[in-house]
Amino acid sequence: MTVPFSLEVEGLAFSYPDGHQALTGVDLTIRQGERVALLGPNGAGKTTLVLHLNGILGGGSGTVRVAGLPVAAPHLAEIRRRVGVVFQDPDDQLFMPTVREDVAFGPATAGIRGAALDACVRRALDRVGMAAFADRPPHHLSFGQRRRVAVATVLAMEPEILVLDEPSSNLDPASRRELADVLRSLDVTVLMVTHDLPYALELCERSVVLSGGTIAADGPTRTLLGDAELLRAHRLELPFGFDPRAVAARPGP
Ligand SMILES: Nc1ncnc2c1ncn2[C@@H]1O[C@H](COP(=O)(O)OP(=O)(O)OP(=O)(O)O)[C@@H](O)[C@H]1O
Repeated sequence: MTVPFSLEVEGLAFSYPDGHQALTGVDLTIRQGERVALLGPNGAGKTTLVLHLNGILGGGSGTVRVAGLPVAAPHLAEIRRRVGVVFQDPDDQLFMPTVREDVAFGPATAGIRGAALDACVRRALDRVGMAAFADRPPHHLSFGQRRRVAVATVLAMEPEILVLDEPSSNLDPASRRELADVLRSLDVTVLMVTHDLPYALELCERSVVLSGGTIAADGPTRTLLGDAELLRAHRLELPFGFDPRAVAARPGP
């Protein structure tokens, strides 16, 4: 059976109002349940692409579809429910007095009430291992805990696709691993923007390299990260001591 697409991007080109062309014809499809890393140097267009997935940016040429639905004016409310974006800074997403209220905010706005809302919040917090923190103020939590709660606020909306911007940044090694375990356990399509190549290798079977506003490579993460020439050409660097040939020989996540 063919797995349906979560995301279809076709010929997407976009220039900012100052004339800078940030995307120059991007074609990308992601199937339901895939975990894909979006890699690329600073200024490659990664954020610009992500902002097209839920219609924050638009007006260029080409098309974007989420679960078959065009990302366009009549569908934007539905699209924003289906595309959950976890920003790099959890404090951009947490603003209520308690963790519970932050996680409840999205579903409550979508009209879920009472026992159904409680169950939805509990499920989302359980999925990120933060149920015990439901009554705590988010600003009393550690950075890593706040990031997990930010993921829960998005999961509470039952998204079709979870988009994470630099999920491993500012996490200590244990929090980094715990978040990886959470992401691995989710039954949802994941697109992860990251400069952390070992994290991409650990979590994503497939990676896409965006460079100069266009897709420069798309394939198994271990193959791409094992290609020293590709890494050099697009300013991607593995940490010191990471052997690209050993990377290429590793089994997938
Ligand atoms: N509002 C804007 N107006 C004009 N140009 C912009 C704007 N936002 C981004 N750009 C430019 O578009 C290009 C792509 O930027 P984008 O933020 O999408 O890159 P990125 O791959 O996410 O980079 P980084 O890894 O540094 O976050 C860059 O050259 C950037 O300077």
